[in-house]
Amino acid sequence: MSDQYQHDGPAIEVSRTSVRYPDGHLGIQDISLTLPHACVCALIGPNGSGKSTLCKTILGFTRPTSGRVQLMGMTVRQAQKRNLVAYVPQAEEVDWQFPVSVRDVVMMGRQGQMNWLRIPSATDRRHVEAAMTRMEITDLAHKQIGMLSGGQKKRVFLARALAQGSRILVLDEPFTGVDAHTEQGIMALISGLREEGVTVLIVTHALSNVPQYCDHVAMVSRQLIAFGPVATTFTQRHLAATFGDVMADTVLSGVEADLPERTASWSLS
Ligand SMILES: Nc1ncnc2c1ncn2[C@@H]1O[C@H](COP(=O)(O)OP(=O)(O)OP(=O)(O)O)[C@@H](O)[C@H]1O
Repeated sequence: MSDQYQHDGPAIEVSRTSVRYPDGHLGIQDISLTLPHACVCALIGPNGSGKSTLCKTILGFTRPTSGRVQLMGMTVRQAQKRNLVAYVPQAEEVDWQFPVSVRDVVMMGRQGQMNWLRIPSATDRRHVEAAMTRMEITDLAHKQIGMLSGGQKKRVFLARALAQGSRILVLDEPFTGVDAHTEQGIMALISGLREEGVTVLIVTHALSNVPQYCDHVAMVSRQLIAFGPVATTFTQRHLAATFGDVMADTVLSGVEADLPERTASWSLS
């Protein structure tokens, strides 16, 4: 971990946060949730339910209209300055024609830690090589990013986030367009990061495997429908309240892990 900042409180604290876009659209409404350190939380909800808006607010790309976000006890801006938060965007958000190599993209993860001349140090290079090795993309290092497959692109942006060495990682739909091998690899990576103390927030539409690799889940539909440990929150009742009965049954029939009793979430809001 590049930043040794220690903080005993929550990793992510969203308090009564709403976002209304300039055109009047409501992105999210009055959302509160608290994620501890070393936690993996899925953020799920239907299309247009506010998942990306919530992530972008946590990342500081979108300002809340009301409420407050704190990352490791700091404002989002302070946390960004200390490189505490990294982001892996959806593929559509990236300009793949931009003429940069895979290694250049991974090196971008180190920018916040470079000196003002932006010349990579030996430490920066070491982090970049380690991240590329971990994501198995070393042999692609010189390729232009636009020439990669969907799964390879995903690995490059995961490597960029790893090189950053942040304590909080936000992944927007990491499983879209990847094959089963890469999907398993990403799940293993997420588990490894949790063991290293990283808090991971994952927007995903791949609902059935949420219990496999997440310990928490947040369900949104503009407002927070349910939030808490997967064991007590990923239930028919909450899934139905978020996606409807039919979808909830479909999801649960696809879940191979044993589900506990369908009990209420401890922090249903
Ligand atoms: N820049 C914007 N300007 C205006 N409205 C926006 C903007 N971005 C998102 N919205 C609106 O905010 C609401 C939430 O959108 P958001 O993208 O956060 O949903 P989402 O859950 O991430 O959707 P999806 O699963 O389709 O990616 C939607 O009604 C959307 O139309």
